[in-house]
Amino acid sequence: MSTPLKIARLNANQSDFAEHLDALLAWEGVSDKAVNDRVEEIIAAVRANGDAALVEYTERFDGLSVDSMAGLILDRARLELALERITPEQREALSVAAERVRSYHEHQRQDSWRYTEADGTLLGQQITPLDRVGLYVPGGKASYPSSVLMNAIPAKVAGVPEVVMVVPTPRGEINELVLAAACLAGVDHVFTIGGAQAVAALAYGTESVPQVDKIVGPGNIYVATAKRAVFGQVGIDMIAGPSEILVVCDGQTDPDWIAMDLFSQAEHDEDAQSILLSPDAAFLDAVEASLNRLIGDLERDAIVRVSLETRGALIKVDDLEQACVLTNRIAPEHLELSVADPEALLPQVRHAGAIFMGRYTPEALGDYCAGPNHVLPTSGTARFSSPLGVYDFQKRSSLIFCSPDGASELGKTASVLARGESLTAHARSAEYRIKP
Ligand SMILES: NC(=O)c1ccc[n+]([C@@H]2O[C@H](COP(=O)([O-])OP(=O)(O)OC[C@H]3O[C@@H](n4cnc5c(N)ncnc54)[C@H](O)[C@@H]3O)[C@@H](O)[C@H]2O)c1
Ligand SMILES: N[C@H](CO)Cc1c[nH]c[nH+]1
Ligand SMILES: [Zn+2]
Repeated sequence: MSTPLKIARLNANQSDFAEHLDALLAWEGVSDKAVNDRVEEIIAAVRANGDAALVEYTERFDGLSVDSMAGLILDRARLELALERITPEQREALSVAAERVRSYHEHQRQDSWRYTEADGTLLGQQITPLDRVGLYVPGGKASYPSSVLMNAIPAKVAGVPEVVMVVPTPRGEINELVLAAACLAGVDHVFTIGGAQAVAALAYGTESVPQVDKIVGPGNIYVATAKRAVFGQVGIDMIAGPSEILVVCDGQTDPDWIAMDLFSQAEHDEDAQSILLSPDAAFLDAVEASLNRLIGDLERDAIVRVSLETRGALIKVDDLEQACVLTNRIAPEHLELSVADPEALLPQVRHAGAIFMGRYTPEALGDYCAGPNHVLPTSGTARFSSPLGVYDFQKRSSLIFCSPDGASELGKTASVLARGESLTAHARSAEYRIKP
């Protein structure tokens, strides 16, 4: 039996609960000055020295030494080889997941639209895919073939012609499943680089890495800080930080199941966050006992322990309504409604990246193969952000066509407003089209 877990036990009604919760949720503070300075320095070096900086940082941070940038490029043939090398069972699982992700995302494709007014004026919106996007696939502490599918498939469904993937391969250890997933998803270029240097390369381009229009995908604090720094030079999807799970349980699910659901996100990272809310104090005790009994069986028990002891909590609430109020305050990346009637709670949930409904819907299924995207807003940003989707790879252009009659009518309105702004060239431009 390992040392008992020191996971926070809180009651939503205790007088200092709000302070405890704020402290638990604070992650922004981790992106401190030292990280910011290092990221700025890395970006500047990549801009100045291109491929040479990538080779140097890859040796320094990933322990991978290559003679030149050529050693960090994987061509299509290498991706196809990976697809052959993995086991038939893995190939089947990847294909099933890829197909489910693809068909879910097909529903998200936005189409151009237009309408015509009585005088022949046409208005609308033209939807086009981005030209070239960069996918960041994390690879520091774990490899994520599933993240390759989740990033690349929506881009391809949107019609992006060129998809550039970066993935660190610490000490040169290549994960064949990651490459096989890239092959299946139709990724066009793969570079084995990571961290802030990979983000900088995608944003500014180097001799080998093509400059992209938008960078998507999750990563650690260096990746997140770099994405924030290059925003404006390129688009970004969101700042996806450490994984999070919030479980709301009525106390009737097997405590071992809930313990494992909490572990499932804690095992990503020491900074990952797993929280359980339940109105049943005895159930919280039972889950705590399960956590203590099961943690010893985990391969990543050391990471899980730090995550649960520093950022985890088991919280007693009055009822499921109070649990929903707290859910909206936390705005978690993943919300599990492990209750008898999840539909009944749904109207009360306003902020969550993805909502897993019912006892038989563990978050892990969504991570791999349910279909919806697993790149989701974290750290409370579900208040204003949405899951990564096809819409992130499409952009909109407004369409305006004025008939002569339409221009004459609109010209009168525009003229008045332009003169009100003292912009007389605007006014005269509009007035030329007014019929006498
Ligand atoms: N939200 C999602 O959809 C999702 C999916 C998968 C993973 N994740 C999260 O992504 C994160 C992945 O992090 P990771 O570390 O495993 O991989 P990562 O690829 O994000 O980071 C590894 C890179 O970080 C850089 N780095 C590490 N230490 C550094 C240092 N001291 N100075 C400068 N650079 C340094 C290195 O360049 C290395 O290549 C985890 O937090 C995980 O929870 C999120
Ligand atoms: N839970 C992660 C997103 O927060 C995604 C993932 C990939 N593999 C396993 N899990
Ligand atoms: Zn996960």
